[in-house]
Amino acid sequence: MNVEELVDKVASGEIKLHQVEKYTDGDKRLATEIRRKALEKKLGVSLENIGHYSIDPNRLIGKNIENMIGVVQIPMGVAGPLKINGEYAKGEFYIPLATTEGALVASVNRGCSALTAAGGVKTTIIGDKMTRAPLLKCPDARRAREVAEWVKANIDYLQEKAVSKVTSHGKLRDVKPYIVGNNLYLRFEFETGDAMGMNMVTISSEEIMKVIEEHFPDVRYLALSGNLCVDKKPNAMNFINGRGKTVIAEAVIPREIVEKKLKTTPELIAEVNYRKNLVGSAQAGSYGFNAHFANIVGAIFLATGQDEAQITEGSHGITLAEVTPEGDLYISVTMPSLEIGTVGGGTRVPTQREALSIMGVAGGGDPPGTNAKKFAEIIAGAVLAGELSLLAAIAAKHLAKAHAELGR
Ligand SMILES: CC(C)(COP(=O)([O-])OP(=O)([O-])OC[C@H]1O[C@@H](n2cnc3c(N)ncnc32)[C@H](O)[C@@H]1OP(=O)([O-])[O-])[C@@H](O)C(=O)NCCC(=O)NCCSC(=O)C[C@@](C)(O)CC(=O)[O-]
Ligand SMILES: NC(=O)C1=CN([C@@H]2O[C@H](COP(=O)(O)OP(=O)(O)OC[C@H]3O[C@@H](n4cnc5c(N)ncnc54)[C@H](OP(=O)(O)O)[C@@H]3O)[C@@H](O)[C@H]2O)C=CC1
Repeated sequence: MNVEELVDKVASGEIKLHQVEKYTDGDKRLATEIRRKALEKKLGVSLENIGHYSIDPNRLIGKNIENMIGVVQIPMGVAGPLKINGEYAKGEFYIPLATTEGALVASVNRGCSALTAAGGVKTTIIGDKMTRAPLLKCPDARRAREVAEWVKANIDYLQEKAVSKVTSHGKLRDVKPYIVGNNLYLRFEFETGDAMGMNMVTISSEEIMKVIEEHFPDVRYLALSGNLCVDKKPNAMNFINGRGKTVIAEAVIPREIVEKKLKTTPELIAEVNYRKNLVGSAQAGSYGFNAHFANIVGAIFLATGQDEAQITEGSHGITLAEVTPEGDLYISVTMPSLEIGTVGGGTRVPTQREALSIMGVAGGGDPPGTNAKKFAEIIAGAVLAGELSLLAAIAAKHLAKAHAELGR
């Protein structure tokens, strides 16, 4: 069958969108073209721009995407340099940001400029785990408690008998059980090296379920995710207990820099932060006691191939600002759930991998896990830059003007 005939058959529905590869000898680039042309024909629209790309569908379909028709292009800017005095990220970094929100890159760039002039950002990782919480249906709550106690006492056994069979980098470290009636939720905590880890922990958890069902035949494993993981939903669990990397970035900015670069004062920034990010967010019942973590997390996630749905939890966290006894500004961001990786998932797409290479974090670290931690520190530093600049703009009443000038 020639290409025109294939396009016609896909447009008419005789061949389904996901069946096209069967007719192209496995050529996924050609299948992508055929699907797009069929859609253009059926809908009477032009998808010309979606059809321009350099990445190879043959490397993506089957790993990263199905029914591929092309690529969406999001402009990418860069902010920096940002000086980071971390435990993994040490030195000056440029941060790639993919966004269509005018003024965002300028804002992060201004924050980077002020923070670097002030000597840089100090970053500290206080937690590192990826979680999966399968749901088991037990005869009653007492049995659920027995199973939970057995699991807690057998972490090493489960690592050896189940987890090590399916991953070399994934390590089961702990479990937090939750019981509701006869339902048992086992929130497993894993180390996942440089991977964000969701495939790794999901595949591992299924193996663990097999072992538990063998030991407890009266207990039925019902769902691999019982929603206490918690993945891709706003929630108090991750806010309190952390998921992915839990990171803090902080800095002291001399008064002169606040006045010159940010056009305001430490007092006004601290007051706006208190009344807006803390009191305002409390009144709103928000998990984001911050101005716009999601802006920076989202733009970095899109640039670097992270799972965009996890921007949800990346938006959780607290910004603090206070005036030091010397009259300077102390500012920090605490990010409980930064679910990121430098291997696996979308990080292998060539454009996203190049974006990771801008920060020197593409691929696995030596030892494994160090690249992902370095990346987490850089993200937290960039988020601090964004918070600082936006808070300053709001304090100086420059927000509307900035967006009128750069965003319309
Ligand atoms: C726009 C600025 C930065 C101007 O700020 P400015 O101080 O008037 O700019 P400036 O010309 O004096 O330059 C100061 C620094 O800003 C940077 N800068 C300045 N212009 C550019 C540019 N074109 N491209 C790149 N960088 C730029 C640059 O770093 C420069 O320093 P230098 O490096 O030259 O020493 C400032 O007004 C600002 O940061 N505004 C805040 C904008 C912002 O943060 N927007 C985020 C989106 S808001 C939103 O989505 C969330 C929200 C608001 O709804 C959440 C909430 O409820 O709070
Ligand atoms: N399955 C699910 O329920 C969900 C899946 N996802 C998706 O999961 C994907 C991410 O899963 P994730 O597990 O991170 O990625 P992958 O499934 O790609 O797993 C990472 C792979 O990299 C290997 N690896 C090589 N070097 C390293 C290193 N230094 N550190 C860690 N691993 C290394 C691992 O080997 P080895 O395992 O042998 O150690 C493993 O095969 C994303 O596409 C995301 O969208 C998101 C949410 C839910």
